[in-house]
Amino acid sequence: QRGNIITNFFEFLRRGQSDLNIEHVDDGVQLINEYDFIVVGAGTAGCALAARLSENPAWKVLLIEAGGPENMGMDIPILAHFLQLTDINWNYRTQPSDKYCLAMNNRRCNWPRGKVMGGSSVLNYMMYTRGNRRDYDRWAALGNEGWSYRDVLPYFRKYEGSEIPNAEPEFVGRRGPVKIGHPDWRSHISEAFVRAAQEDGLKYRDYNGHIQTGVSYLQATIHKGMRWSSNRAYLYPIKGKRANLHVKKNALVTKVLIDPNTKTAYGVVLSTGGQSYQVRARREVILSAGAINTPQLLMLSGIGPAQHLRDVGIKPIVDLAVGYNLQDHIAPAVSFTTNVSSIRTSDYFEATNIMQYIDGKGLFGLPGAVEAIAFWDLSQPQVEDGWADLEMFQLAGSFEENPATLRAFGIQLDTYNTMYRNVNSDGFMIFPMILRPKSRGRVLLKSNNPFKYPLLHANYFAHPDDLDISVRAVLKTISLLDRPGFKAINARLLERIMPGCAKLPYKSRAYWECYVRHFTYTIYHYCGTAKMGPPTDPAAVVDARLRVYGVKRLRVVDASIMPEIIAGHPNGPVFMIAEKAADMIKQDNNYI
Ligand SMILES: Cc1cc2nc3c(=O)[nH]c(=O)nc-3n(C[C@H](O)[C@H](O)[C@H](O)COP(=O)(O)OP(=O)(O)OC[C@H]3O[C@@H](n4cnc5c(N)ncnc54)[C@H](O)[C@@H]3O)c2cc1C
Repeated sequence: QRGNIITNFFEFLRRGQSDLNIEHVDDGVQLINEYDFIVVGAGTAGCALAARLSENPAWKVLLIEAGGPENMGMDIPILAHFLQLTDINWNYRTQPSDKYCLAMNNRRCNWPRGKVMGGSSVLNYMMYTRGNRRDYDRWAALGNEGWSYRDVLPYFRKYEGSEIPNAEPEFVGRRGPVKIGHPDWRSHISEAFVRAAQEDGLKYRDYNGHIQTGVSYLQATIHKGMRWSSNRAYLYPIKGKRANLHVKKNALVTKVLIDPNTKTAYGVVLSTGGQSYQVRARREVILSAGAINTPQLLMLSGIGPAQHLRDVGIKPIVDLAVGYNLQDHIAPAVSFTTNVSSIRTSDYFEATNIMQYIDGKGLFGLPGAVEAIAFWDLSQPQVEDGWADLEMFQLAGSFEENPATLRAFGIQLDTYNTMYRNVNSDGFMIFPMILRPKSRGRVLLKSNNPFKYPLLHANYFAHPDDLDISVRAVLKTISLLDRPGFKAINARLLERIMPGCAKLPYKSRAYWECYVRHFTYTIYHYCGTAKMGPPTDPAAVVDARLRVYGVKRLRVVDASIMPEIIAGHPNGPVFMIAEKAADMIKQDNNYI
């Protein structure tokens, strides 16, 4: 036993060192003046795209990332919340509002984003979902040829390296670079949650198969207890092996170079180590900087709403609805107590847990304590194959036991203390996530200075249906307490009165409306800000081949292109977008 522990420990160290070596392969990269393709942003989409494009040895590809290398600490799934407190987070915040995030400091929602090799796939909670097949059929119905579920399914299967045992064979991908598995640690709470959801009428199923509505233990982008980021999935296997791929870290792209006469993109300006450089692209510039930075960069480069650009001193080149159509998922989390064990702060320091992790097993492999997930179609609960409008995911612990959440969400201290502290019982949480919101926000430039953060207007609840379904989602969550599965663990609502809602009758509809306006937790799925749509759509920024309207040799490939948010977590769908884009770019450049 002792021999095993020592061997595992050394193997763990060896792996860490080998990963570090891989990360530093590109440290001394000497940029050349011109590449075939420049990909801006090494996030979920950017790493996948750069890897696929550099498959053609004749193309020189440059991948530029504002952040630095990924490291071992970021691979530990249970620590997901803590990563937001480090410098791999861009640390965005929405503009103050009197309609949402009322329990957060200055009434602003924290909007974390990954600033590191792997982007937000390094900061995320690794929950793996494809969404509903109707999401993609809807994209196609909006006029985007080639984006129906039938069309995109091969791309999901291409990147998936799924290890989910009961995955539906006709849908799942087994041989792709992105590993997907179930965490191997489970609490009794998750068993109770899965059982209660089944007693409520859901089937236990692979929610990434033909039918989405159902309940399951979490599928996650992890392997042997380790985060499987886009960097690890796509770049680690080729690092140092492809002379035609250059990766430049710690470099901020400040502008896309566009010839104003021919309206052709021909390179980028990047800032690194206090210096500014121009790099040219012979074939294309591709923006994969994510749903906040991509619209910012487009606008800084003269592509966006003309009047807004003039207002901040930028000469417009093409007038497009960049920054509109911003969408996100929110979940007003609900807290419960139970008589079975949940995750405690002390577990993070427990020697057994540490030793198990070194062996690729145990509690530390649980992504941010999320264990199980369920999809409901509240509008037609009797239909087995629904288009989910509510997802619940269950956490094996409470915010009291995970103090990082106070800062990660930016919760006001008195509210945190009132709602979460001194519970004196094991606790767990359920996040009821609103899957198909109708409200739309906007990203605007604050100034023409690329180092200044853009203004983010989330506009949650701008559409009244979103408030309505949020309240119904909370009530549905609480209603599960009546199920025998939850009764068996003595699950009870943690009865605390939200400061700011105390004047309203407790648990009335008005109270819950007030509650969701206070605990407007983002689930970090910002998207839609460079909308894909047909030429007839005035809100469209890119066409169905992801080319920016009115500018040659410029594409957007990331979460910004989603015309409508998908009914799930978007990391997987962004991989799909990148895989499909890579094929389209290869076709358009005569490389099949
Ligand atoms: C905290 C958090 C938790 C999440 N949890 C989940 C989850 O559990 N499951 C799930 O499916 N999804 C989750 N998501 C969402 C998911 O990770 C994102 O939707 C996805 O990673 C977006 O991919 P992207 O390629 O569009 O952008 P990103 O992955 O954010 O990549 C953009 C990259 O571009 C870089 N960049 C930006 N601007 C510039 C510039 N000017 N110059 C150079 N580089 C630049 C950034 O640093 C970043 O690396 C989460 C996101 C966050 C932030």
